Amino acid sequence: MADSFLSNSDDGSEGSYESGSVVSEQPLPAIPAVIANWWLNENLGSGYSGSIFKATHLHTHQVVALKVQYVHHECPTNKYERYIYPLLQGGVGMPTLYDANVQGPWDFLAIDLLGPSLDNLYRKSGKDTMDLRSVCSIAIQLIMRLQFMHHRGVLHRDIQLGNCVIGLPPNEKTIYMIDFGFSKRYIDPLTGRHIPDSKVKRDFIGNYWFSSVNVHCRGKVPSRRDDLEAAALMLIHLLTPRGLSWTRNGVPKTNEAHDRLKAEKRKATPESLCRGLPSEFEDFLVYTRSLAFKELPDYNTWIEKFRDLAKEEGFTRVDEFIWPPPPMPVVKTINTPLRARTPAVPREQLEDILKDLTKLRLDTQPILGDRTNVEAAVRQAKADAQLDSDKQRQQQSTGDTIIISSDSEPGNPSPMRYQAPKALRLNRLAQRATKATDNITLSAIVKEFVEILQMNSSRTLTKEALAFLDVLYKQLDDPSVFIKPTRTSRQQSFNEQVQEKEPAYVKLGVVARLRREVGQCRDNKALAALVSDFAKVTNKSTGRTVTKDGFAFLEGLSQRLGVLQ
Ligand SMILES: Nc1ncnc2c1ncn2[C@@H]1O[C@H](COP(=O)(O)OP(=O)(O)OP(=O)(O)O)[C@@H](O)[C@H]1O
Repeated sequence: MADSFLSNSDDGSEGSYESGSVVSEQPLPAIPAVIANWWLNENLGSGYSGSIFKATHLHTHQVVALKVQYVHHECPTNKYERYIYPLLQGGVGMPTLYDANVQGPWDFLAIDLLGPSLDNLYRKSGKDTMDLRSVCSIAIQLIMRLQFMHHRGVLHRDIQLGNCVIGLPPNEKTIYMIDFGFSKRYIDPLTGRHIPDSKVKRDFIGNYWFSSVNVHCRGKVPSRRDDLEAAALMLIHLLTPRGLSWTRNGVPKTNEAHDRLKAEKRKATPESLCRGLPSEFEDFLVYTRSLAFKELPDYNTWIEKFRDLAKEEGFTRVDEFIWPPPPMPVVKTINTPLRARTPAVPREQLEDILKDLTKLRLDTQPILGDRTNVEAAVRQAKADAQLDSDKQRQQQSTGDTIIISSDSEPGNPSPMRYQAPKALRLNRLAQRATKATDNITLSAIVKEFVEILQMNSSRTLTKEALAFLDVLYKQLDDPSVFIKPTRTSRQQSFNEQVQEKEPAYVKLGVVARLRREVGQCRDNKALAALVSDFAKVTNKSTGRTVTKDGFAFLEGLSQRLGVLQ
């Protein structure tokens, strides 16, 4: 609770605190060597209202963590934790409570002895961001812990790195939640109902860094959504060099500094916070903020999304938090694609790709509709086509399934089949689009484009997908002109000059319009204009995610092409 802010009035039920905003410096009695049957060993950490010791039972020699607090402390969190722990017993990553009592002026809780906190590990690593594998593991485990706590009717209300600790061997791959001093039941045990929302602005309870905007900046009543939003902010913090901007000046010491921090937190959009991160993090934050006060979050979907992200990055056993993080996976075969990085390819294709790369003209990329490079492009395309057919023969490639022999499975003489990675399929599709001579073929190609985009959970418009749209645009705009697929980087072609991202609502509005208009188009030229708008607006949005409307537009495009012959 080191960075937590204590409210000076809660709602009067358990988990509430009565304390002035200025902390009085009371001289505390010295903590004795023995409390009840516990012999106190070294101090493991001290918080605002107490200290944690490693402690040994005088008779059984059981070793625990003893959370000791002065009974008259103005913020008597042990008193509240004592009611919360029993509700959480038996859950993975929930510390077991062995003893809880008051002896003389000491209120103590004996719980599982655990390892260092994530804050501790992160600081000690000396790095300015945490690696993606670890963050995915934290995401998965933290969402699971919150799912469990919420299922038991309890909100944590103080999610932060210092309150997530790893277990001691053999449980060092499990993240445990600690510090339930601010926790609260959100299900009334008598009525079984969710606590009510309130329009009255409440004093803030939680921590400065990760408490949700609604709770921290707007004084709203915390509910499940706010625990999840705090989790999302914590994950984004870990992936942001030097952390979230409002955490960089330390704990605010004055009301003005606290107001500035809140203003900064409030105005930071998910887009601006997640620039450059895998889109799952922005989507998760947006999702947590879209939840209604009493809404049950869809924990499982988000656990799966972070698992998928990790898988796409080539990380294995990602449900386990492994520290220090294992080395980055080495790309050996096409079944370990690295998301948003170089698409993984079989070794035998690497050489060709590198050769192609040397031919890339990075200085002056042709823009949409630019036909000045036609002659050179014709020559290049013929050479490419020849190379491609040679390659296909060599690889025994069947459609998009490449057969490669497996030497890792000696008992299995048949070749292993892998689905070609997204990038490769998109490049091939672009080539087929260049050769299409009628709308029926283009319609089938667009349909396949949608299928490829939906191959995995990442619905991003990659540079290969943009290159495909570039070809499609040219085909539709003027099929009489020879088309050479341009290698389209995300910043170029459709979007040459524009680097600024646009707010999400702009994208949503444009794509919804495209979706409506596609069925009305009377010719290919009109369709070309819509394809260009679609590519531009998606390319300009953070995450470049193809939305539901986007898929509906593409499906509509495929249907319209089938009709316009
Ligand atoms: N069970 C435990 N085993 C090992 N170390 C622990 C355990 N619980 C807490 N610690 C260490 O002590 C630190 C403080 O613990 P905790 O967050 O529970 O208390 P606090 O918030 O500082 O106290 P308070 O609630 O009184 O303000 C943790 O960050 C962690 O490093």
